[in-house]
Amino acid sequence: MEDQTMPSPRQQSDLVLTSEQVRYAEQHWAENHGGDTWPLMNAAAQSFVRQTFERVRHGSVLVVVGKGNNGGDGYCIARRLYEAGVPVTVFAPFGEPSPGIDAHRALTELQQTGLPVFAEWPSTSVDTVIDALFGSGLNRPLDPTVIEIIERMNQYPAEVLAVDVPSGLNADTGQPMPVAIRARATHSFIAWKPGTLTAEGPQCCGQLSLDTLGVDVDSDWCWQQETQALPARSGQTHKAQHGNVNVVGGRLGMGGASIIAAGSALAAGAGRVISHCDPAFVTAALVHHPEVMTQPGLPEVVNDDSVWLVGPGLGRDDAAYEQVRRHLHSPGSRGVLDADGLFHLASLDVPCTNWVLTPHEGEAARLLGWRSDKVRNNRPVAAQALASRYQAVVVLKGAGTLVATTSGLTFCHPGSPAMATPGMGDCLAGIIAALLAQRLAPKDAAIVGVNWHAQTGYRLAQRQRLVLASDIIRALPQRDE
Ligand SMILES: NC(=O)C1=CN([C@@H]2O[C@H](COP(=O)(O)OP(=O)(O)OC[C@H]3O[C@@H](n4cnc5c(N)ncnc54)[C@H](OP(=O)(O)O)[C@@H]3O)[C@@H](O)[C@H]2O)[C@@H](O)CC1
Ligand SMILES: [K+]
Repeated sequence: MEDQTMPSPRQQSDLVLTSEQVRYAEQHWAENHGGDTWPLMNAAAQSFVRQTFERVRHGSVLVVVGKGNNGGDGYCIARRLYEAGVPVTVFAPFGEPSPGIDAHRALTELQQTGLPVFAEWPSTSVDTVIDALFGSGLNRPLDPTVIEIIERMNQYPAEVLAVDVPSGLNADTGQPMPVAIRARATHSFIAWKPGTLTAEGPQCCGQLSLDTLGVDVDSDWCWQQETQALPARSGQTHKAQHGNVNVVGGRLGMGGASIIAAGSALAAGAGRVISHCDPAFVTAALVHHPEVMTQPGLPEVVNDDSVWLVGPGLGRDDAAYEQVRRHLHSPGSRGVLDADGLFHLASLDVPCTNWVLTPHEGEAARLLGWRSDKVRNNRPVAAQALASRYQAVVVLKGAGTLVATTSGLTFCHPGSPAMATPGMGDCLAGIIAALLAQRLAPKDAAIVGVNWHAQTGYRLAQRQRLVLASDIIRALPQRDE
């Protein structure tokens, strides 16, 4: 078996597949292995027990099983734990699986051990609950009876370990339908599922692990949490070698946005940061970051090697629109379009080939002409639709930020809920602009920037209740502990 901690020679452990693609991969595997998916279920159960045995071996376990093959995994896991001497209770609230599917065979094998399967909540107290109600086959919203079972499992005074996907979570979108298991840990099979990596997925999964079960998969989607491509600094260097970032914004009462963006661009290593803000904010900008240069007012759009960060606190008036229009029509211009820059982009039907767009869900909805909840419920699809429409690198912000290009999608570090504070987006935009200035390609700047920002916030959130953009700016230049 190929475990996440032991990368396979083909390095497929970072690949992400939708539930439909996983089904296809299973079938393809079966066609090449005697037409049978049963060995995969056995391998999945063996892998789950191996992954969790140290957690469960000293206590008692309740396995809650559904009628599909996720429940089948649950029956196999229960049998293996029982045979290993762990006290196990099995609860099947929806009855038996249909004859003919692997789950039915798993139930039959469990019954041969003599272990009973309960149709009502067992009264025994347990130390661990194993959630095998639904996996990648959840295909509609839950009805009230099922919601009650999931809520009861979440309220149980025992830690919950989820099989493949936390039950109730849409494996493709990361949306609870409308509730989902909050697991301490989730062990997935074959490939990462998009819904476990974005939206509410990371919060529901807890500690996430994967076993590919030796199934070959191929995907344009991947999961990367690395920041290894951060620009290195060598002995003979000069600030001019680290690029210029021009921050265009900080107008009409929104000075803070450009001060934060300029601060994070500096902290992320840009050689020079020039703030084109309203004259009223120059003093404040310099008090916060005396290293920043200021050129008050909206700049002339010049075609040099600079990176432009256009949007934080730019405003929505005609002058701001004209500024965005000129940047996007200027040949060879490059940079990051954020906040009000994205507002004006919606009225400009223009490709943004050398630009990184950084919308949150509301901005993405406006650019696509969708409702916000449609974006929230389809984050991977929305990110790719934007990348195609604007021929750009798109960073769709939110928990489990996505980086889309016209040819693929990357799932990034989920950060922390403690980072949901004002100015976080301005801070991220400044980091990405600084990485562009230091010669990272737009896609790499976006992925490395998102991961650096999220990991820094996550680290700070281990010791503070909230993480502010200013905290991130202070922490960026530090080495990881
Ligand atoms: N076979 C293999 O090779 C391998 C499979 N593997 C495992 O199989 C899992 C996928 O199995 P799966 O496709 O059977 O789907 P699963 O998640 O069990 O759910 C389907 C059941 O739920 C039901 N149902 C759906 N929505 C519902 C709702 N809202 N409310 C109520 N019911 C609802 C649906 O009912 P129906 O639509 O038929 O009415 C059906 O009974 C995968 O996650 C992994 O754990 C691994 O072992 C690796 C090898
Ligand atoms: K599950």
